[in-house]
Amino acid sequence: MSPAIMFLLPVLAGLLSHQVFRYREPTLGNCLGGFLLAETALAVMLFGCAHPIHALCTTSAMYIASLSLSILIYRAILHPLAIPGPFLARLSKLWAVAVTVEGRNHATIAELHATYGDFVRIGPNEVSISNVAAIHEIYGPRSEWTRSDWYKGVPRPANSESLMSLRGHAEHSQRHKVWDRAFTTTAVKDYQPLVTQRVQQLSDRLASESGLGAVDIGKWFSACTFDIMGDLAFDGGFELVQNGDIGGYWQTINEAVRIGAIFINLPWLAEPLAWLAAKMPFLPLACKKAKLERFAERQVRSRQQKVAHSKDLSYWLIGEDTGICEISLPDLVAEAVLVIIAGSDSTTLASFFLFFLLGQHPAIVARLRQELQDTHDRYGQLTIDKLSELPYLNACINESLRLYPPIPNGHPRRAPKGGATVAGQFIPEGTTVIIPAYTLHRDPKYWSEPNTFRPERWLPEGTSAGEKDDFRAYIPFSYGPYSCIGRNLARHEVRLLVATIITRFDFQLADGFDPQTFEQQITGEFLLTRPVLPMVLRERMQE
Ligand code: HEM
Repeated sequence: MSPAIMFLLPVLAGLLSHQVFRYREPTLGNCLGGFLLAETALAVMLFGCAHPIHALCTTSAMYIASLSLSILIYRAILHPLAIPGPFLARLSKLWAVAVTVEGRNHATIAELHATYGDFVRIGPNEVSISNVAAIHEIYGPRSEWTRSDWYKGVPRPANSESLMSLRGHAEHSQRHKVWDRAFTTTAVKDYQPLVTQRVQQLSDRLASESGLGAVDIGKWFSACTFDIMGDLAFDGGFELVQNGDIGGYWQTINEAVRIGAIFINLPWLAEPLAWLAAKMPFLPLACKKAKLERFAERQVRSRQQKVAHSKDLSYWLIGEDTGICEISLPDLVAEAVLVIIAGSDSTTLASFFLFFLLGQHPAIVARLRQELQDTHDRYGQLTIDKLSELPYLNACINESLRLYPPIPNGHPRRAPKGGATVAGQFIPEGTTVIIPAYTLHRDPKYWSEPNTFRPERWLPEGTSAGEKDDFRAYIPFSYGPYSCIGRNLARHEVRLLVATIITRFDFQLADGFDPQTFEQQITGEFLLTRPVLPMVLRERMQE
């Protein structure tokens, strides 16, 4: 049999099998067709080749090449996803991996939408949508869309599930009920003394650091939010503001999140790698993962055995009020890891980018300070209740989360059986879709002066005639039953942190700081990253 025929027949078999049997990709048909042909060819070659190993290698190489070619032809020409996008993205997920590794994910997706419109094909089976009409359909309460395979890769110990890794509606909703108890208004209010104490500790630390020159405030904000989440999930344990990252847990968690970002594009790799880590615990990454899990398990066990100082988040997850724990130990460990991963850096970033913006807008700082001063004069101490009522403070936080949503690229969902039509576009079954918050929040269809920091847009005074801000296009915490369960706690933390720092310090961006260069340094993996933000802090005179 001629090599050209050997090569082309599996390609044709793959494409034909797709057309006849409607496989998602021609892989299976190609495998069958290719296997039969390869068997035949091998038999023929074994008689004609000098060495059987040579024959085997040649046949395998040809077969793999033909398999790849049939998949590429299918993806480029025959694929049912008729949505425009970069040609290379259509062919392979490696395009998205390269963009993620380069780190300009958030900006690249925004640029693609500016070029191609509301729907962009960003992978062989992946679509990004920047259209408000799609939000409810995909993420809303009765949506049939499910979480994509990426959620299998949410960092957690082997054989455990956390709220975020659960993908079935029923299992998620059952676990959600346990979590809900930890986020009632009363429960969140009970966290106030703990949060206040940690923010005070941060403020003292910044006071001592400020004597040494410009301070990288993001680093200290991050230490503080990790400490808060450690307190809530484990009844303490990190002490990063006080001691730094002695145990290396901070770094490990950050690495886990970075690696998770790559698995968004290659979810099928997550499970084999988790298996590999379990089987080969001596591998560097596996060591770190195991160390983090051991730490989490130790803390959860010790937390289970003592009566906490206050009703922390674990109090509700463990079921201390009823004496009935509905979550198994491995799952409790997974939930504790989730609290740290989901609740720390996201909240850091919300405060961090607000300070980046405030550093460039002294007039906004002055107005904010006045609002805080007036409230203090009227009510005394600034409690989380009082802060949550301050319109200008809330407007500044909303506006900062609009421009810099900590999770910039959305939450992948899989199209239901039979496909679905969203915002007028048919999306075939099994396609993965994201609605990227960073792009949507700056989409000129929905926002006037989309790239300008203008807190007033969130106040009645800012909505002048002719402006077109559409607040439905605001999803920093996602939307629907899988959206952020910790959003109220996050907002409380950010309000308290911002109010405390602004009241205690005068601050400005360090000499020579260039906002444009800073913007260029922000990368958008799963979370936005925070470049160094050097600020000069000076304690204000207390009246
Ligand atoms: C400004 C800070 C925060 C932002 C922007 C944020 C954003 C988000 C978003 C967008 C999601 C949906 C993710 C997805 O579906 O893939 C999410 C989920 C989640 N967040 Fe947050 N978050 C923040 C703070 C917090 C805090 C303080 C906690 C406290 C523990 C928390 C706990 C969670 C949990 C447990 C989930 C999973 C919810 C579920 O699967 O049903 N988050 N968050």
